[in-house]
Amino acid sequence: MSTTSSVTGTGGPAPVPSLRVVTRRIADPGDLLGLVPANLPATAIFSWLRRGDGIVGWGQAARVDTIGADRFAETSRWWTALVAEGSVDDDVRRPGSGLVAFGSMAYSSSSPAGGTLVVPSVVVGRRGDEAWVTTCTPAGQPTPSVHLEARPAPASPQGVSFGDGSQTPTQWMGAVATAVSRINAGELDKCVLARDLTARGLAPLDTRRLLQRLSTSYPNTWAFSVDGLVGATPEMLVRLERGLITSRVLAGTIRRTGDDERDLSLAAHLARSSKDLVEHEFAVRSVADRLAPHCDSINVPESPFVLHLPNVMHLATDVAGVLSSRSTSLALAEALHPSAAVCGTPRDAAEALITELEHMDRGRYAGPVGWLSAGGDGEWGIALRSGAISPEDPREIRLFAGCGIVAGSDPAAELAESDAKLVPMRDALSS
Ligand SMILES: C=C(O[C@@H]1C=C(C(=O)O)C=C[C@H]1O)C(=O)O
Repeated sequence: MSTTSSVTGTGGPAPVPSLRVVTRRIADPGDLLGLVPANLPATAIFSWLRRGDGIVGWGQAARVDTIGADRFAETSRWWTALVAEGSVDDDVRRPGSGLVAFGSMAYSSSSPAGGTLVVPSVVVGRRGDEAWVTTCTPAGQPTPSVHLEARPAPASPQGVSFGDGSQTPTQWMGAVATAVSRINAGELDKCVLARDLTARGLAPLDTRRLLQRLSTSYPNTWAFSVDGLVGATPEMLVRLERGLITSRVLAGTIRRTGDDERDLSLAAHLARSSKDLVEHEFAVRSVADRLAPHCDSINVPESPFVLHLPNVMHLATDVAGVLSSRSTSLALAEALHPSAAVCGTPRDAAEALITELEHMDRGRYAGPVGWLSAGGDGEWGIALRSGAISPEDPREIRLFAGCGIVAGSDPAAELAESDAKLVPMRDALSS
């Protein structure tokens, strides 16, 4: 049984169910993704995992759907009411135990994709050598006993074919060239342009298989699944844990060649490239400036490090701060979104150029995706290296990738960079 609420911005507060939440410690359950039951729709499978730690969930005990510019605020109000109504019995008291919800927010306030927050019926978590299971049931009903077992391996996708999305590669390079000329004309400093691809398998795509591939091949990323949006993001928009805020900012990218020695020299080149350092600085500033009002103190390293992923390398900066307000992780995500890593600088000019040149709705791509605890802690990544499984046809997924465009950008190089960023999802979709 589940309760669904919808907030359109016109009605009163959305109703909330009264939930009974029980968390119990369990013996090491093995691979968390291997516990997720088969034959669930993509919208009922939840994940936030890195190197085997994190939470996975399934089913739906409560859900809210919001839309428009108030999607964060409406979602927050619903969560506050749900937390107040619920009762929680948590033996474990670790990040991700007790009452938690998974969420994802559209990139744009004008997107029909809106925002969603879901409390799964079952959540299994691990942090180091501790593991737990949480059940969420309507108050008054008996707490179900959950039988956790390793499920048979999910089937690989079969016969996936790819097609152009909103623009052909040539059209998209034209958009990049236009963005460069606008930057050279002094209209703005940086603009992130994205493109999409469509992919279609012969049978419904199994989210569990996509997540397993992504988390095994990209251990430096967070493998996520929320409401049919699946991916492996290397970029942490904001984590809030007991008053400590952290954010991993990425901007400035180079493709890997597969030759380790050459990649090391490319990494050294990336760390000195003035084009990439300028692009990176815009992104770091946008995060630090927006976090500052929420922090007592903030630490911004002077220079970035190079984050190595199997497909690309990024300039990366870990920003940290001490929370000064009672803001939740979701409110901090709202304050930071969209950072210059996915939008540009200045924000308004970049936003206008994105609308003019991308010719698509980003949906939930490049929006915040993650989880939220009853106390407001949580982790929100930027939904990159991801795809949205079609709610109408579970054989279809729409993939996205984008690139930061600055004065020195070359359209063909940006197209190649966007292809490299599509590799994780393309590989996960191979048989
Ligand atoms: C927009 C994306 O990535 C962003 C853009 C980057 C860049 O242009 O260098 C690097 C990391 C991300 O912040 C994407 O992966 O789709």
